[in-house]
Amino acid sequence: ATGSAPAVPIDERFDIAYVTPVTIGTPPQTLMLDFDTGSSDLWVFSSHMPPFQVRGQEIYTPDESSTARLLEGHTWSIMYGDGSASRGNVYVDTFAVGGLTVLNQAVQTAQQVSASFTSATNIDGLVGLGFSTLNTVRPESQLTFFDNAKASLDNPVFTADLKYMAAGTYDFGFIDRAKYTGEITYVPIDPDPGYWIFTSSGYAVGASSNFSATPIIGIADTGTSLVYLPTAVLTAYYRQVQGATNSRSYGGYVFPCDSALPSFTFGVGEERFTIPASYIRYAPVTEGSATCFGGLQSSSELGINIWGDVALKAAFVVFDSRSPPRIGWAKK
Ligand SMILES: CSC[C@H](NC(=O)[C@H](Cc1ccccc1)NC(=O)N1CCOCC1)C(=O)N[C@@H](CC1CCCCC1)[C@@H](O)C(=O)OC(C)C
Repeated sequence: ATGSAPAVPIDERFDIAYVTPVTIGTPPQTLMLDFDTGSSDLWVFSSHMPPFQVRGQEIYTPDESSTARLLEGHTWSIMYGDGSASRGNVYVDTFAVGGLTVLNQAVQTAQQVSASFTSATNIDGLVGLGFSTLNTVRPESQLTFFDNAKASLDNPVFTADLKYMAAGTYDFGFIDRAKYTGEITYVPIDPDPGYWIFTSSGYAVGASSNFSATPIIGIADTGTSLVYLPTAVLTAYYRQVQGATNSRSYGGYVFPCDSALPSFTFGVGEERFTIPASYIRYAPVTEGSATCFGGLQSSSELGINIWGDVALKAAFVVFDSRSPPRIGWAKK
């Protein structure tokens, strides 16, 4: 089996997150979920939440699904890198995305979500695509939809083709030759922490003329909007940007929106990928401001480097869960 589904930006002004239509239950209930390689819980806004916590999101109502079964005595609770959080109980039900159907998928129903989820009106929940070891359901942790689907997939892979200010695609079980050019460069993944962690071979500010071959260990994370890198890399980049400062009040590097920005190149093995300046001129700090927030930010507060959507948009990425797992990057 294979599947293919769109990854739609939730905001038409800038790429803060991407959502994908899924159906859950019988008859099918459609929700728009954020497919997140940085976590491993499949959770949804649900009829078990206090109504004031729901602000326009679609909800899953297990009582209206003839195939829903409560997973007695199981609960979950998760906190993300940005401090947002959610928790609740667990059902199993039929889950379908992009033509793929998984019977008896653990669907984690929210009973409480933090304010940032309530205000993210276009995100009805998350589909974790990290390793199932990270799943927070207790007393028995549950498998991700990808791990449940893997045995029936033509290949144990999924790919991300995210796009700048446009809908991209997640493919499951196959690698679409039409979505990339040249060859795919694969590098090993360390699956122990449960994330898609790989080592980039280095970086260059601007075109890859002055490439600095320094290894950068980081997570390939579809659920993170920006790129978070070591301070040394950030200062090398923003040194080239007129008027750039690391603003405490705005919580990161900002610069005049009309400043000239170099591109940013990162290495995967011998291959070089360039993030265009337009992706790094991320967004005005507030609507209409002449000060812009950078798409490259410091990872020092996070303790881990993250190749989020700003980097993933610059490539076609293969998440290959054969053993040992590996990640592939190709130009497009
Ligand atoms: C650097 S880690 C921060 C990361 N969050 C983010 O990147 C959020 C995502 C978001 C989108 C829409 C609405 C609300 C939040 N964006 C964010 O903090 N932004 C502030 C800077 O400008 C860009 C938007 C994060 O926590 N990612 C989560 C998934 C994410 C999905 C959307 C809802 C909130 C949770 C996950 O990938 C994760 O925790 O990864 C770990 C490995 C860091």
